[in-house]
Amino acid sequence: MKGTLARHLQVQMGQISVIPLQCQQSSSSTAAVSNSSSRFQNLLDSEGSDPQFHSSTENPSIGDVDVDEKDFILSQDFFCTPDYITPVDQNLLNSFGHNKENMLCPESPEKLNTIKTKKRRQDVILANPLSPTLSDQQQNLEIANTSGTDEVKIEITPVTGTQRCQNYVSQSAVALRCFFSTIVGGDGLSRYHTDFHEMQQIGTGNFSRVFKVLKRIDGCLYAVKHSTRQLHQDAEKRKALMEVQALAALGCHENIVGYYSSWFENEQLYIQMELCDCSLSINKSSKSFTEDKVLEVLHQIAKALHFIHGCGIAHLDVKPDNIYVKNGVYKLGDFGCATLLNQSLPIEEGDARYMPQEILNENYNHLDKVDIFSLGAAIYELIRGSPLPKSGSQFFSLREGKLPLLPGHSLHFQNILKVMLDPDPVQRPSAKELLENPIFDKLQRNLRI
Ligand SMILES: Nc1ncnc2c1ncn2[C@@H]1O[C@H](COP(=O)(O)OP(=O)(O)OP(=O)(O)O)[C@@H](O)[C@H]1O
Ligand SMILES: [Mg+2]
Repeated sequence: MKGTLARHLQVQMGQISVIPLQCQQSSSSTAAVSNSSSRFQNLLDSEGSDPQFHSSTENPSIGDVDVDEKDFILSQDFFCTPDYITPVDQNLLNSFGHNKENMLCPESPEKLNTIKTKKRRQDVILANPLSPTLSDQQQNLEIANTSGTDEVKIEITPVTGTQRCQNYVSQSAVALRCFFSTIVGGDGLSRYHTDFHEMQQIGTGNFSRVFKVLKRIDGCLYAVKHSTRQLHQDAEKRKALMEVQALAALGCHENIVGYYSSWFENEQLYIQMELCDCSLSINKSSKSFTEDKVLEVLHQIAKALHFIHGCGIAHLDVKPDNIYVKNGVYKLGDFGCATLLNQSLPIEEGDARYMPQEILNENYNHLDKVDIFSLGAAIYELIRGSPLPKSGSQFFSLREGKLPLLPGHSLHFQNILKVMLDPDPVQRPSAKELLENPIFDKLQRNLRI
């Protein structure tokens, strides 16, 4: 077994490129050059040199390290090398002027498990109580390895309060069972399949598929998105990397989907993210949202935009599909079109249904206001409960600022939508101005109660 394990680890480490913490920190800070736009550009340019995005090679000879098997597996420190945890210096765009005090950086779930995992053990295998994904109603994962196969059977059962307190220890068991099941029978050579157990597909986009996964080593649930196409050209890879680099640069914000890690595998980009419950996608059978509900969405996504714009970044694909919900909190996701506000990076606009006229005319002078228009269009779609048109007279009327009356909704609310959808970007409010609108006072009061 030891030989197998060592070989397996050698392969695995070869894929993830273990770089000592210090080394990675210094490379992050090297990337942190003074000029904000060149900082982002540097990140793009450094694709070939950034250890986070390396898929192999410059790896110390891991196979030579003589480590006791058990300690090896239980040692979170070893597995959760900087490659595995949220980047050490996520806030690469600090000089973009965003307010550090607003950041709610959660601690890495892996690190939190370390000590207790070593202290106790129990037979029932439960998921991590400190998982970023576990809520009050959430699940335990009972994992049984069917002998003779490498299949891991996962049953989801409700959690009681007492059970949740006892969950800690079992993580090593989750990790061990899942880990060995991969070594013993699985293909085991892909980082995705080695590190994660794929549970179900939870979304598809134009270019990607998204899966709910269990990370074997920490027993936490995550979402992993990967491109459906192989990205052969450097230019394609670079474009795909814009998404992860924007996420990494932004760091943590309650209303932005959390980012953990990313890597290339089989020329596809994999992105490990915080798992959310669902998106606000509107289809023909959707129910329209109440005004109170959309005001919550509007307020929370305006907070996300205020933060993003403060970092000098535009999202450019704000729409219900890209707004996720987790435990009642709305989060902006899918940074595939993110770019810099100062136009120093290529601009690829998002879904045309939510784009203002100026973008269709290739005028990119007010990219922050593009996001405001898209948010207005998204909110309008949620309130009317049916998909926005892709073309035709309704499509053009919306871009001319002609918003149909919304019976049953307050004039105050309709006026906000109207100004967000103003054809002149300068007339649209900034995210900050939106947040200061008295319409949100009621929400704030409810929050205080
Ligand atoms: N972190 C997540 N948690 C839960 N569901 C997610 C998560 N990320 C993505 N999804 C689901 O997967 C869908 C597709 O993801 P995403 O929008 O990122 O893919 P895409 O290929 O970039 O999409 P697009 O078609 O907008 O370009 C989302 O609409 C959402 O339903
Ligand atoms: Mg999307």
